[in-house]
Amino acid sequence: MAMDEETKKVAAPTKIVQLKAGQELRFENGFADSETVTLKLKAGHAEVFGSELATDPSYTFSGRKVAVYTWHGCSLELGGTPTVDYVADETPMQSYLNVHLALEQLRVAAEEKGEDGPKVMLVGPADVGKTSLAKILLNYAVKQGRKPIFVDIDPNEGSISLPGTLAATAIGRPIDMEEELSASSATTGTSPLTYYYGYPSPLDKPKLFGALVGRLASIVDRKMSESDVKTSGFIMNTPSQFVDVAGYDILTHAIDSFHVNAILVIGHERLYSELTRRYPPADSGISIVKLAKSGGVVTRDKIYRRRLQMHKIKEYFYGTPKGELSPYSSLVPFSDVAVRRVGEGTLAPSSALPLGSAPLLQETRLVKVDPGDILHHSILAVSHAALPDPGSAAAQLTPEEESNVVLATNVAGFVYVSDVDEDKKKMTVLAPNPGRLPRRYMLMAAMKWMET
Ligand SMILES: Nc1ncnc2c1ncn2[C@@H]1O[C@H](COP(=O)(O)OP(=O)(O)OP(=O)(O)O)[C@@H](O)[C@H]1O
Repeated sequence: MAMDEETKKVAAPTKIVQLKAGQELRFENGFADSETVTLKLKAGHAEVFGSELATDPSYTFSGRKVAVYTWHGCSLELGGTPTVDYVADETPMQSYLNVHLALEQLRVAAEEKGEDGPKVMLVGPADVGKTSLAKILLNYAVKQGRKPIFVDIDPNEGSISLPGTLAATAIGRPIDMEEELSASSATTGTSPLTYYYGYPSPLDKPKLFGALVGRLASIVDRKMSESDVKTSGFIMNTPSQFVDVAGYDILTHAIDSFHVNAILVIGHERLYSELTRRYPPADSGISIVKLAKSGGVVTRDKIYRRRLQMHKIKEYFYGTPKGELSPYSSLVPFSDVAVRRVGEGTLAPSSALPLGSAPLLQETRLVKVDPGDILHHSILAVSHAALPDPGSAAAQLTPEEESNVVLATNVAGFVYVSDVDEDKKKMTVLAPNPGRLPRRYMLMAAMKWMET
């Protein structure tokens, strides 16, 4: 069997691709080992979403849709059998570079005046290349010696942390083109500031989403006072639902909370015109720029997105091919954990509401989850909020007060419930770090994960 694998590896076809200045090689591949694609730069210069390739090392890609761009021409060796690969002449890279140069001017001005650097938000519908442009702008800024903060408030992908989260992290070195922003801090060496939302779309629980955006914004604001990131500013990726009419209020709430001063609208005329009307550049101090979508951006269906989410979770516990991890398994008595469910609450009694108004779900109220089979295959976010000692004043918190404390606290990490023994009242929990589970609140999401 091992021999077969070896033979397959040796036999993987390779081809040389010559790119002229301004051209882009685009390829896609599946997640299976047999679908792995390798890439080598043989001559010239090339980059993957702003990360430069070194000459000769072989880069490996799995389950990806990739663009390899060259400003001056290059020769590449592509190995394996991608599902799609072609060379494109037309790309929006020049306009993306212009945006970077404009942001760099703002950073220089911020340095001179001792002010904050540009606070940039990317908005646009699904699959227009928001995350890819965010990576390009972050990588270009890093190349200039900057340390921008990457703020990701798109809970669908959770590119910095796990799906269902809102997170921020300072980017001090180019984003690894193979591992990207791996969720595992053990491989990236950084631990992002993460808030747990638990749903894929901001429209699932808009009130809770808004509250978490406000919380993250205040922490990012504080972080911006640190000298190494201050003038670099931040680049924020946003959920595609921000372009929906229903998402408009949460979009403007995010713009206001983060004091955004540059908005890049990708591939959406209506939103561009609405935003320029709402935030006239002369009065608001916000620059709004319209950008074209790259023809290379690939539409990802539900199945692929789900695969991506599962892949992200697996990576958190098992690491990546470049930095493998062995998760630690432990047996935890039900009595040691306090699990809460995010964003679900009791209906406010109609008697407590003004006449004629419909009862609303209290989205920002946590509910208690009794440990048991319901937790099997769940990912639990371990909050930094410690469980109060029984008998202490904090133990007397009302459910509302408890919700306020726990939801306003960021999460330390995640565990996976791999087994539940109802009879012994114990569960088996997988964690990326050794040691006893701390006495903290745990937040459960609707999403389940099966180890494969
Ligand atoms: N020029 C390109 N060539 C090939 N693939 C690309 C290119 N630009 C982006 N992609 C791929 O297209 C997919 C969608 O891009 P991206 O994630 O940047 O879009 P998005 O607007 O952030 O999507 P969403 O908001 O729905 O998460 C990704 O898999 C990305 O790697």
